[in-house]
Amino acid sequence: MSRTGLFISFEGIDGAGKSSHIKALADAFSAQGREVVLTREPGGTPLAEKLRALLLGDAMDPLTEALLAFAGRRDHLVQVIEPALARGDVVLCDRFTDATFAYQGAGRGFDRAPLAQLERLVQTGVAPDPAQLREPDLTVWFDLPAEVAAERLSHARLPDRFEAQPLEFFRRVAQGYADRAGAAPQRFARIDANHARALVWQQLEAVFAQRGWLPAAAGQDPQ
Ligand SMILES: Nc1ncnc2c1ncn2[C@@H]1O[C@H](COP(=O)(O)OP(=O)(O)O)[C@@H](O)[C@H]1O
Ligand SMILES: Cc1cn([C@H]2C[C@H](O)[C@@H](COP(=O)(O)OP(=O)(O)O)O2)c(=O)[nH]c1=O
Repeated sequence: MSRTGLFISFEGIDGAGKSSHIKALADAFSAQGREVVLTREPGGTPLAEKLRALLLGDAMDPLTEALLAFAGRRDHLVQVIEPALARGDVVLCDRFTDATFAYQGAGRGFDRAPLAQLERLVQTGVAPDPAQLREPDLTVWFDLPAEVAAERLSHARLPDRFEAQPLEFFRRVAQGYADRAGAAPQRFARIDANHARALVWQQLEAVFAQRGWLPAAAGQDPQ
């Protein structure tokens, strides 16, 4: 029986807890017999990973950031995401276009209208219907106050160019995500990430069970 592919993105400010849960969701889908493609942006293809290294490492203005993000995205869509969806796989993508609106748009203060034009240009002509704008079927948004994320990251990794930004930057990014979620409430599922891992995982299970994509108690608590 052929299955319909599923495209799911994960969003939130740095330190919101995405990475801690995506692998567990991949395992939960695999346990249901689904083929899972675990991928990320910026990145996801050899070319896009090179662009990621530039984006995270080199100083540049917001338009250049946005163009690099969308260039990598086009390659990622054409080389990885569309073929996986055509096979009926589950694509779990750590960040997608909402991150460009949140980081380059709200965070850097770059005008949203050209971002929307780039979104249309890059995300059409790839799906079986060339006019269709390819968007995630679901975007899981880990919502966490910027102060809490900063506190978590202070115990974690060495900051990259974005993670080194001040709190005020992340407050704007968080608002950028809230705006995107408000504009497409049917696509977004908000997770209150300001809880212990086990409670965050329970919320994720509920989101996926509601859609009939995973059984209510599937997967492993990553704790
Ligand atoms: N629910 C949680 N409570 C406390 N700390 C957490 C929680 N989830 C993740 N962390 C820790 O916070 C840091 C950032 O988590 P991570 O999953 O890397 O976030 P992201 O991928 O969203 O940037 C890591 O050190 C992680 O161990
Ligand atoms: C996808 C995307 C990410 N970013 C930023 C957000 C993050 O700070 C950074 C990389 O994201 P991420 O992979 O979540 O970082 P890490 O591996 O350190 O957890 O890139 C943008 O600025 N624009 C974009 O379009």
